[in-house]
Amino acid sequence: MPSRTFSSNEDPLDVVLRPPPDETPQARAERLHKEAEAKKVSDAIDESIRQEKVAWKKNKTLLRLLLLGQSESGKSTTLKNFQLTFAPQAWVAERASWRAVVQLNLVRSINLILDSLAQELAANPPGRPRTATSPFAAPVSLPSSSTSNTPPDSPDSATGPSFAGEPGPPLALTDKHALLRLRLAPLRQVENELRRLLGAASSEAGAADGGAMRATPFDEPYTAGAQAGGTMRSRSSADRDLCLRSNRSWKDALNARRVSMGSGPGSRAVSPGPGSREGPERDDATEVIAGCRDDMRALWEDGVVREMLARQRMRLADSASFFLDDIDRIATRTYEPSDDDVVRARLRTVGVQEYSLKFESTVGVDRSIAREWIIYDVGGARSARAAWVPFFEDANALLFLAPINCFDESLEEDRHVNRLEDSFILWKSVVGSKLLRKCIIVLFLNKYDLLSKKLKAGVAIKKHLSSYGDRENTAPVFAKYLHSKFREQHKEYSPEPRSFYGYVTCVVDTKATASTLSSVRDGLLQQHLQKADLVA
Ligand SMILES: Nc1nc2c(ncn2[C@@H]2O[C@H](COP(=O)(O)OP(=O)(O)OP(=O)(O)O)[C@@H](O)[C@H]2O)c(=O)[nH]1
Ligand SMILES: [Mg+2]
Repeated sequence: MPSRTFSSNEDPLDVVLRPPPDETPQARAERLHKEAEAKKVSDAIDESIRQEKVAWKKNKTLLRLLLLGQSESGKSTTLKNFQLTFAPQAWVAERASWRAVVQLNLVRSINLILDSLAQELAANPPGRPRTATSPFAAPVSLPSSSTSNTPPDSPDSATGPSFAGEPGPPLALTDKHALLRLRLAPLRQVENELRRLLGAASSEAGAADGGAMRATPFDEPYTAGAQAGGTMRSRSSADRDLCLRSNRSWKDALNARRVSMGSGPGSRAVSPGPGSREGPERDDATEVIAGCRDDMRALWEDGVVREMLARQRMRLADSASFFLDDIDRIATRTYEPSDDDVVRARLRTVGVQEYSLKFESTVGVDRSIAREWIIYDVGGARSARAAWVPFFEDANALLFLAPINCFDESLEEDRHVNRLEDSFILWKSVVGSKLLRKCIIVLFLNKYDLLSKKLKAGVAIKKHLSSYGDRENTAPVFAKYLHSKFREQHKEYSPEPRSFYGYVTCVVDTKATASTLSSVRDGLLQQHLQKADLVA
């Protein structure tokens, strides 16, 4: 084979690759075609590398956080704390739009009490000789705290004699109660009006969660729940909650209505929308609520009504007493929601809601990675859990909320299942999920304040959780006990070793939660970055 000779000023590579001098036109065409094909492949590889780099860069700056946990564990309340802590300007701009939601929370609670009163009045009309035919006539002492929104917790009242339907002396209802019921009747219309105003975004719980029940997001549809030990508190009203259909829809509905009504003199505008600089505007609902203020207060503070609620074991929403105790402040024509009002306002989440959290201040944090997080807030009812799975793949971090006050309560969607047991089952499936194996997981053992209140009222943990044994019946000891149980499961079921971050929280305490969230944020970012460096 003849060897080529190189002159000193020739590029050797060029010489090698140069087409042979005797190349035929056909050979040339074939060579060019091959070269073009090779270039196409090379360009495709370059493009894919470029796209991967872009995606990775994006991923690095965007942390996707999932909020998981059973219904009423405090996920949406935690999300509000994220917004209040890290995006305070956006929070203030939106705060006023919550007025109708707070009003609806208040009116809804009053109407639920009126429902119970109507039932009781029908069974035992005032003026008639007292009989023990009341459906809820069981002898029960009143709660010592006027702010309690749960039935009286005399030691072990949950398993004691105070069940609805047992005979007992009838309640001392008078004409005053019948009159209060009549005078507060317009609040039905107000509730409907507020629901309409919120774009029909609020609806009865249960109706919205019509899917198949799954104990965990990975399960087959759920059939029967295990009966936990002890008698559990049941929810007397499965439809006491209000549903949030989408993260923006009710806010958009408020704004649209406001715009369509104009703001000129004589217009019947509703509460100001996000960003409004005007004061609260007058509307029919607000007028009626303000007009009913004294009667609402009289109803809520009435001793016989409190006794009735206790006998019926009626459990209002956790935030109900917060609003009912503040009727004088909320039921006014000039009412504007406070930060606490917004944090406490209850709207049950339906489906999976995506929020973009833009950090307004990134002091002390690497600016390139902390500007925006995507937070997914999910509906926690069993029927809603299958909808979580598609969001697992992209999630970098997960905040799991387990309410620790509910060791003696049953699930609203299945009264045979203890709520704490449900949280454990869910936790186990989440930490053991292969899909979530790369996720950083943070646990909030939430509702510490309600746990404390319940234990102080004398409810015995071991009656409902025999494994607790003779440990102290106090909130700090029980919280520590649960912390270690959740940690053990985390260690045992995680597909690969990972750190455990567990906090005992009360997410309606915005100040304490702000500092917890700051350390959660720092921890998450640090972990996220470490992973990024490993992959880069
Ligand atoms: N007292 C007290 N109430 C709390 C706490 N956390 C949440 N709540 C209240 O519990 C209720 C339920 O909280 P949410 O944040 O709406 O619960 P969720 O997990 O989003 O529930 P779903 O949307 O149904 O899945 C609300 O009325 C909150 O104000 C807490 O730590 N203490
Ligand atoms: Mg929610």
